[in-house]
Formats: sequence, structure tokens, C-alpha cells
Amino acid sequence: MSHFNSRARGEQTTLYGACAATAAMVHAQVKFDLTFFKRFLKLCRWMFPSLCSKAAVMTLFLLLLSLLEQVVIYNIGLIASKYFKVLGTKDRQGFTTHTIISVVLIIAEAFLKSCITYVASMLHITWRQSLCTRLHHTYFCNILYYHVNVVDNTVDNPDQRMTQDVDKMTDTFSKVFVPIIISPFKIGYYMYQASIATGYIGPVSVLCFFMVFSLINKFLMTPVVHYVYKQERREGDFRFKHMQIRTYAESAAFYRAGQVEEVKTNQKLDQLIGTQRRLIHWNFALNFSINTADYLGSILSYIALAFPIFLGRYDNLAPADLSALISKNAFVCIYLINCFTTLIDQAKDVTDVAGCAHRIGQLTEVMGRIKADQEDTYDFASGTYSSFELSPRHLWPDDSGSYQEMHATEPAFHMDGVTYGPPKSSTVLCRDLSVQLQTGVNVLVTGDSGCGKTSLLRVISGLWRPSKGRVNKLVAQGPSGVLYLPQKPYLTNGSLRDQILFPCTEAEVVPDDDKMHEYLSLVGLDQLLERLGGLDVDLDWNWYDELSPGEMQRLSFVRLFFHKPRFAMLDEATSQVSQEMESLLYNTCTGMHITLLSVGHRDSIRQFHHMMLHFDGTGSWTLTPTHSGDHGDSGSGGGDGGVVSEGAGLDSQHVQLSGVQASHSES
Ligand SMILES: Nc1ncnc2c1ncn2[C@@H]1O[C@H](COP(=O)(O)OP(=O)(O)OP(=O)(O)O)[C@@H](O)[C@H]1O
Repeated sequence: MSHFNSRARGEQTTLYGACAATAAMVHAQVKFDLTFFKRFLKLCRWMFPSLCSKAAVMTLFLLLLSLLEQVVIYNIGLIASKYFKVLGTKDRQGFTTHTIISVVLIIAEAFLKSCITYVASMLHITWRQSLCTRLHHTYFCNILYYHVNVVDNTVDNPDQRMTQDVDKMTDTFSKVFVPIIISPFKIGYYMYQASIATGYIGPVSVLCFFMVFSLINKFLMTPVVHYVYKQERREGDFRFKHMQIRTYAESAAFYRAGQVEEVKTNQKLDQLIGTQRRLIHWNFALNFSINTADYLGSILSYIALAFPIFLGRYDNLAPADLSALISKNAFVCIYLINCFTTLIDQAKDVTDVAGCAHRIGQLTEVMGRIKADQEDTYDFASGTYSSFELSPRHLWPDDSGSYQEMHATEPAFHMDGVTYGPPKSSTVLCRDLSVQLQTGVNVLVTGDSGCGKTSLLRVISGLWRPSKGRVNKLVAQGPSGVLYLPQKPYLTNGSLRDQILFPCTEAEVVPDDDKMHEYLSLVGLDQLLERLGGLDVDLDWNWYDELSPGEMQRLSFVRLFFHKPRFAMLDEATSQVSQEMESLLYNTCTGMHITLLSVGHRDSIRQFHHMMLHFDGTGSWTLTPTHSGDHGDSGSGGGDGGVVSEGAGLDSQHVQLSGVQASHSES
């Protein structure tokens, strides 16, 4: 008995478990559908910005064309029954007239079909353009693309979402949109016609048939949408791996990395194929349901017609008239079923639209979240995190231990008690850093690899948020204020002129060709002009493949000299060039009165700087004059107020204000 009870309890538990699992599944599905629906609606608002927009007018036109096509299709559908009649009664005159009308109808249908395809394609690219433009607008807003790709990392392959997914979604949607929209009208009309031909049996049986298959498809579509989403992700990963090989082909070749990269690329391929396999399994079930609906639909019309025939409703008709009537009614019923099966057929395309819309919607949400977060805490006008207002009497310690008003000269930025580390990490790279970049006082940042030198530039430029303290940028970031030369030179696409003008365009600056030639020749890149055939020739180069690392660095300096900003942040910007070239580049900066904050390992660049900021890798830092040759070890607890020497080529005011020796150590 107890055994029986425990078994019963076990079965009850299993039943409850099954019910709970089913409820959870249904709940998850509803939630998934709702999320998808909300995301899709948002994208629709972008695709149809207003009622008078180009897309809205084209959609209306497409709708009208499709309705007109339905009228023509209806008349073409009756051609067979009319032929039955004129041939059955041997009506020559009727045969000729009917043939001419049929040919005209067929030509009209061919023309309409082509027009519909044409307008749908135009609509596809219009939607693609407006969606991509909207996405780009947010993606390229400030430094959001950096956060999406480097800091946040919650969406995979954002590039693929904007390039491939938007294209696939808009293309498929432009094809399924109109058939779905006009379906209710078509169905209403043919239901009415079918009810005349077969009584209530025809429309009711077709409706039941449709409902059953819609329900089945609904349950099959959800996993398909899920796997379409996953497949797109894996596609992106697979392509990214190939992109990596393409971009770093030479480095990989030096390592003879073929074998190991083959394994890794095949792993990505296997993951993609695994997902595609699961998608194909679910598609098998969905296709089975769709095809069953299609073929069952084709005989359903005859079953519906059989009822009035066997009930003797058409007994009084001559054989030719009966054949014509059967043909006409069969067309009406078949077309009604076709309206429903077309809707069912769209299920496959709808899953593609849904999967892609899901991914694009997710990207917009993440970008919206990051943007809102930035707007809350980051002032892009001043380039500062937190709402810190610079007080006119804000003070800065000078070398004598007294305080000078920092506005007396014009620093590029100043940091006040800043602590920072990598985003989403508890690691502290630097603690309580107070430093400024004063006009005319070059600062060299040193320390071991990975100690946080580049991260300092990230914090100054606003890419990373300090966990404590304030960063105040007093000079605007840009070609006339502060220009950055990152560790990996950034070369955009376009001509040599585009590279030099970057980040400006021709419209924004006076393109002084003489200056460009002069600086190219100064850094020894005049042969580049010959290779390219001029400043404006765009050979569609991938500049990273065409130039050596040293050439890229020299080209970056041409950019710097051309813009001649007041301040420049150089992150190991001369690491790939010879010491002679390095001296030339630094001396030119000095000659142009560009104040530098450099990151570097080489001792040779010390002579071009007045102050040295040294990180020890544990969060401690020291700031000392370079001429003393003693930048202090971590934990050295501050210095004695050393100043930059006159020999550094500074005017005394600058020296006095910025020659701060300070240090901070954890102890
Ligand atoms: N996006 C990131 N997310 C998390 N950690 C990061 C990120 N970028 C860099 N780091 C980590 O932050 C630390 C400091 O990096 P940083 O680039 O500032 O080093 P560095 O001092 O400039 O080194 P090097 O001299 O080798 O260029 C490193 O340990 C690095 O791995």
C-alpha cells in the first residue's frame, strides 16, 4: 500500500513537474514573443518615419498594385472555365474573343508581377537605408561604438547585425509584407465566392483547416526563430575568424600558424554547422507542416465541391455547363485555400524576419542603454565624467608648496585624485592621481608593460570612467586642441589626403597641398605619393596591408604636423621608427609648440620631455622632472619640488606652474 502511495506520489510529482515545465515553456514563449513584438514595432517606426515618408508612399503603391493584381488573377482564374464553355459549345467567335482577352490579361499579370517585384525591391533598399542610417547615428554617436565593441560586450557581432541582418530582414519583410496585409481582403472575397459555390461547407472547412495548421506552425516557429537568431550569431563568429586571418595574414604566416588556425577556424565552422543542423531539424518539422497544408489544401477544394454535386444541386445542368461550373468553383475554392496556405507558407520567411529583427532590436536596446548611461554621467561638451564644475579658484600645488591659480595658464586637462582600472574589473591600475598637462611642459609616462599607461590616455580622453576622482578637460579634443596618436595607428579608407586630413574632412579644413608635400617629405614618405599617383588617388587600399608599421607611424605624424594641435597625446607613437627619425619627429613637435604627453619605453625620448609620470604597476605613481634623472620608486612618498630646467626650452612661467614633483604610493 505504502509502495502504491509512494508511486502515486511520484507520478503526481512527475505530473506537477511536467505541468510546471510546460507552463514555464509557455511563459517563456509568450515572453519571447512579446519581446520580439516590441522590438519589431520599434524597427517599424524607423522604417516608416511618417505617413508621408518615401517608404509609406511606396508601401501604399505596392498595396494598390497587389490589389490590382488580385483582380487580374481572379479573371485569369476564370479563363479555364470560359474555355470549357466556348469549346464545349463550339463557339468560334467566343473562342477568338476569349483568347484575345486571355492574352491581354496574362500580359497585364506579367507586367504587374514585375512591377510588384520592382517596388518591393526599392522598398527593401529604402528600409535598409533608413534602418542602417538610424543605427549608425547611434553607433557613431560620441564613442558609443567603442563601448559596444570593447567595454560592454553584451551583443555579439554588432557589425554583422548592421550589415547582414538588416539586409536580410528588410529584404524578406518587403516580400512577405504585402501578401500578409492583403490576405484578409482576399480571404473575405473568396470566402464569399466559395460560400455561393459550395454553401457554408467550403468556407468553414477551409477556415478550420487553416486554424489547425496555424496552431501547429505557431509552435514550430518559436524554436526556428530561436535557431535563426543563433545561426546568425555563429555566422558572425565564423566570418570574424576569417577576417582575423585576412587582417593578420602576414603575422600568422611568420608563425606558420596554418595548422593551428585551421583547427580554430574549423571549430567555429563546427559550431555554425551544429546550429544550422538543429535549425534544419526544426525546419524539417515546419516544412512538413507547411507542405502537408499545401497538398491537403489542393484536394480540400474538390471535397468541398463534392457536397453540392452529390446532394444534386447541379443535376439540371448540361455536361459542358457543369464542367465550366466545376472549373470556376474549383478555382474559387482552390484560391481561397491558396490564400490560407500562402499565409502558412510565409511562416518560414516570418521566422527569418523575426530572428533578424530580434538581433537588430537587441543591438538598439544595448546602444540605447549605453547612451542613456553616458548621458547621465558623462558631459560630452567638456569630456568629463560626473558633473564637476571648474571653480575659478581651483588650486593646484606648485613646486614651492604654495598654491597657484590653475587658470593662470592653459592646461589641456587636469586630474584630481583619480583612481582608475579596466572597466567591469576591480583591478586598480592607478590610485589618487593628480596631474595636469600644462602648455609647454611635455610629460612622459613610463612604467612596465600592462601597468596602465595607455589606460591613463583612455581615462583622459573619456573612453574609460575613473572609479574615483575627477578629470577636467579644459581644451577640446580634436585637431586644433588635443590630438591622440594611438598605439595602433588608425588609418581610414580613402586617399592619402583623407589620411592626412583625418579626423577632419576636406570641407572642414583648408587643404594646403604644399604643407602636405612638405611634411610627407620631412618624414621620408614622398615615395608614397609616387606609389599612389598623387594625394587624391584612391586605390581602395587596405592601408594596413600596404604600409609598414613604421610608415604608418610616420604618416600619423604627418597628420599631427598638418593639424598642428596645441596638445598631442603620443602612445608609443615612435616605437617602430629609428632613433634619428624619432628625434626628427619630436624636434618638429617642439618647433611647432605642440605640448606632448607621451607614453614610451625608450630612454631616447626622455630628452624631449620635462616631467616624467611613472607607474609602478601596483597603483602607485611618481611625478618628477626628467632632467634630475630620478623619477623615484613606487612608495617613495613624494619629492622635494623639483622644477623643469630652463634648458628644456620653456618659458619660466610655464616651468614655475607645472614643474610639480609629487608622488603617491599605497603605503
Ligand atoms: N578593454 C579592456 N578591458 C579589460 N582590461 C583591459 C582592457 N584594455 C586593457 N586592459 C588591461 O588593463 C591593463 C593596462 O593596460 P594598458 O593598455 O594601459 O597597458 P600599458 O601600460 O599601456 O601597456 P603597454 O606598455 O604594454 O602598452 C592591462 O592589464 C590590460 O590587459
